[in-house]
Parts: sequence; structure tokens; C-alpha cells
Amino acid sequence: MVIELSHVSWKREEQWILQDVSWRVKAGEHWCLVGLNGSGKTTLLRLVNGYIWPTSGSVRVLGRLFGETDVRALRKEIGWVSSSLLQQLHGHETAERIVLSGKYASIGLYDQPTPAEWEKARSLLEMFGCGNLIQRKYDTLSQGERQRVLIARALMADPALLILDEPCVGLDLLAREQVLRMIEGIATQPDAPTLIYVTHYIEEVMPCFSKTLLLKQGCVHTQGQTSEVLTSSGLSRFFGVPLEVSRRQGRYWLDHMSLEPFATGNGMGEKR
Ligand SMILES: Nc1ncnc2c1ncn2[C@@H]1O[C@H](COP(=O)(O)OP(=O)(O)OP(=O)(O)O)[C@@H](O)[C@H]1O
Repeated sequence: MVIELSHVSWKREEQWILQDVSWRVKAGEHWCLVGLNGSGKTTLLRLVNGYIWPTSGSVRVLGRLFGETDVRALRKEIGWVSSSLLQQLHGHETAERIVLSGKYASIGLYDQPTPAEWEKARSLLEMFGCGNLIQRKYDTLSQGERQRVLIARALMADPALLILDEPCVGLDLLAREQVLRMIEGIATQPDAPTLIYVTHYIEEVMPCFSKTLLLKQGCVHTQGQTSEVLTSSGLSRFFGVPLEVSRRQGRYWLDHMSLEPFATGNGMGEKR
């Protein structure tokens, strides 16, 4: 089991941010985590990374039970891509050095990488179409280029678990599609890490994400096979408004959404 959360709750300032979340991610599965703003997605992932501790319930990640393991050592096996990281990185560093810093899970590069590690950083950048950016300063890169560099950085340490927290935020249509295909490519490698992908948009759910968890107000609303979770009726119930979803070539598309409340006998047609 890669992630095992059992009846996890987290309380802050007299408010339950997560409540009774149980979630099991098996090796070889790739999951999408979908929820509205403030539903608790990032909090859930911070728990998985050991940045916060549950108020109640138990967390086991990569076979290690929190409370009995050194979470700092465990974190080296978890890749993490999020917009908060974008702001922390040093803009004057080259793309190559940013990628290399992923090996040491550090924000700057303070260690002396081996020739093989320099080579690996370059080949990761080349693999993701950033071969021409190796020596470019990070703050001169476009948002789409930065996201690709960050994903390469997260892969530098060969993580067993790769968490992608809204990696397509701020990307144009083309850049988003490039990043999504890159992620699909990572998932289909023979020695792929387990991927957890956080998004607000069902169009970003690539075919590799065969499992989905819908989080609502800190609670698990639904979890299971993506094809059974991302349906018109399921998502209409989740968002509380009538909507229609269709599935084409393994991807999910929002065809129609109403902001009007449900009419009686709402006729939420099932369309897959
Ligand atoms: N340290 C904290 N103290 C108090 N409240 C917190 C803390 N961390 C998160 N929250 C609250 O918990 C709720 C869930 O936040 P979280 O960032 O996990 O949501 P999210 O689903 O990731 O949202 P978004 O999609 O907008 O990124 C929010 O209402 C947030 O204000």
C-alpha cells in the first residue's frame, strides 16, 4: 500500500478541516483528487507528506506509520510539485540547477552533484522538451516551462510517490496539454512512481488516472474508479447543480452546466 489513511480528521481553530477521511492508494494506481476551493485537498496532501499531523486517525505512507517513522527521511521518497514551491525557488538559479536540487530535496543547490547526476538532470530536461532551457535562469522561464522544470525536479530523486498539486494552473491550452501528456508519459513508464494529481477541472483527468477521490467540505464525497465517479449524475450531486459530462478518447469533458438549482425530477441524464 502506498497511502493508507484511516479515519483521519484534522482540526484547526475549532473547525474541522478534514473529517473521517479513509483512503487507500495501492501500488500501481494513479489517483486524481478533485474538489472545490477550500475543500481540503492541499491539507490532505500535507498530511501525506508529514507536514501536519492528524488530530485523530492514522496515516501510513510507503508502508511507514506516522508516529513511528522519521518523516524527513520519508519525504525524500515523495516528489511534490505545487505552486507554493514556484514562489520559494531561487529565480537566479539555472533550470539545470533547479532540477538537480530535487535530488537533495533542497530549495537551493548546496551539495556537490556527481557527473552522473548532472547528466540525469540534463536528460530529464531534454525528455520534457526543455533541452534548450538547461542554462536559462529560472525567473526568465514562462509558466509552462517552469512547471515542466518543476516536474523534472521532482523526478530527480526517483520518488516512489509523486504529488502534483494543480500543476496546470495558469497554463495556456497548449502548454497545459503538453504538461498533461508529459504526466501521462511518466505514468506509463514501467518503473513509474504512484501519481496523485490534484485539480479542479475534469478535462485534466488523463486516462492514466483510473481512480478518483471527490473531496467536499473536508469529507470524502465519493471515491473509486474514475469512470464511475466522473459521471453526469455523480458530478451533478457533487457540485449540487445539473451538469453533463461526456467521455471521449479516455478524457472527460464538461458539455453543459447549469447554475440553476435542480428542478423537481431533475432529469440528470447519465451520459458517458
Ligand atoms: N493552518 C490552518 N489554519 C486554519 N485553517 C486552515 C489551515 N490550513 C487550511 N485551512 C483551511 O482549511 C480549508 C481547506 O484548505 P485547503 O488549502 O486544504 O483547500 P484546497 O481544497 O486545497 O483549496 P484550493 O482548491 O482553493 O487550493 C480552507 O478553508 C482553509 O482556509
